[in-house]
Amino acid sequence: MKKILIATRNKGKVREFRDFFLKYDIEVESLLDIQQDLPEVEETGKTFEENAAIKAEQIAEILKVPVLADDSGLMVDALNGAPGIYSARYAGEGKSDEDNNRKLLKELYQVPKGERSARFVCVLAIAIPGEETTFYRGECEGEIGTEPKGINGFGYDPLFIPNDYEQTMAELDPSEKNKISHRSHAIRKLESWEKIIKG
Ligand SMILES: O=c1nc[nH]c2c1ncn2[C@H]1C[C@H](O)[C@@H](COP(=O)(O)OP(=O)(O)OP(=O)(O)O)O1
Ligand SMILES: [Mg+2]
Repeated sequence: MKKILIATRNKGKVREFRDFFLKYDIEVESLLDIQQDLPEVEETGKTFEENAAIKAEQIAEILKVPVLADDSGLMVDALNGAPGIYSARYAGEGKSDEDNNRKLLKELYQVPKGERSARFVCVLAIAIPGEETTFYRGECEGEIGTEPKGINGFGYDPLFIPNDYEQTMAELDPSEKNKISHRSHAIRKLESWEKIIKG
């Protein structure tokens, strides 16, 4: 079976990549499947692109294979784009998705409905040893609800209501999320590309 390596330890992302590549009979491997000791990659970049490149290039260099990485996050207009690239560590290093959601609700406590617009952003980087890294960006517009709802997905999904929907991302069927999400928009930009598929 053909394979693709995704430089992530996020199980929610892995599930969504698996769903997408399944229809092409391509197996998705992540850092969670690699036995070899790999360094914890530090996301020191100032943009989604920089962080996606850091994640993809470090692993490609160590394993000498093509690698895909995903750097993503939530940008809230009333917070001038925060948490943005800091989405995963918004409530602090090592805190949970629930902690991050609680912090976001607290920050938006005084912001009324209609002024809670936000977008999810996903930047994919493809690093191939000896080649220049390439980038694909996808976005999904919506607004932040006033309480967490739903159990599907991960991260900020229980608080994010996509435009034209009444439910949060976490209330939508995963197949529905995968039609409209920032990640799916970015992935679709690489449908024509096959160089990083092994086998
Ligand atoms: O579809 C999504 N639905 C809800 N939340 C999401 C989504 N996509 C990204 N997010 C949030 C989760 C995390 O707070 C941050 C990603 O941070 P980001 O560094 O890219 O990922 P991560 O640290 O979880 O895993 P890794 O770096 O190993 O890929 O944005
Ligand atoms: Mg990360």
